[in-house]
Amino acid sequence: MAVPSPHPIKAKLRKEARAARMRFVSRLEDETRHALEENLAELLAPVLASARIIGTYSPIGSELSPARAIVRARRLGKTIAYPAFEEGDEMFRFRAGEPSMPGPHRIMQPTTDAPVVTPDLILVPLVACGNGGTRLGQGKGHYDRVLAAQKEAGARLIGLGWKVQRLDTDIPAEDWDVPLHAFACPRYLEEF
Ligand SMILES: Nc1nc2c(c(=O)[nH]1)N(C=O)[C@@H](CNc1ccc(C(=O)N[C@@H](CCC(=O)O)C(=O)O)cc1)CN2
Ligand SMILES: Nc1ncnc2c1ncn2[C@@H]1O[C@H](COP(=O)(O)OP(=O)(O)OP(=O)(O)O)[C@@H](O)[C@H]1O
Repeated sequence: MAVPSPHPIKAKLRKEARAARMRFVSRLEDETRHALEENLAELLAPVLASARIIGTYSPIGSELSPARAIVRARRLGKTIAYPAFEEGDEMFRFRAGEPSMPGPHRIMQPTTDAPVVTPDLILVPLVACGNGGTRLGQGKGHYDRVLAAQKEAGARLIGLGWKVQRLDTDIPAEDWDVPLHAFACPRYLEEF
């Protein structure tokens, strides 16, 4: 099978969006960053309260952290799951538990014996979100490979990012791109 070449517009947008996110976060005092993540937790509280199994992520670099929102959800007894890769895998599965072990890209994930679950709500990391909920990710297609089936199974997909990551443009969507139901940043939740 032919390997598709990277989409040139997406590649450019990804580079710019990563730089903008980095610039924004590098100017944030730790205290402000934590206050914004606490705002996000408050904003997401009703959404998480009505879910049963929540797919989330262990943040890296300048990504917005859902950790404060997740602490609250755990207190409510929700099942919390993270993307987990097995050795050499291009496709992750959501496994319930604490992210206690480093996976590829040194992202923390549950151990490979943790139960595989089907979340009814997924908090999705992103590099940028465009009009209509088109998501730009890390460019490896990891979430693309998983989200279609999860959406089909009934999951609500909420992309998380700082406000600068919400681009007021149409990001070109390819066949495998799965539109998000909503985008949330510390200040608002936008439904598509
Ligand atoms: N927190 C988090 N977990 C995630 C993802 C993600 O985007 N964020 N993924 C999304 O698919 C999957 C892992 N796939 C990844 C694929 C590529 C890179 C990557 O290229 N990372 C850059 C650093 C980018 C940054 O700091 O934001 C690198 O290694 O140089 C990271 C994760 C599943 N878990
Ligand atoms: N369902 C799929 N099955 C196999 N390969 C896929 C699938 N979806 C995407 N890919 C591959 O992943 C590559 C990257 O896709 P894309 O640029 O849309 O990634 P992304 O959405 O930015 O990244 P990610 O999902 O990792 O956060 C594509 O070139 C494609 O080859």
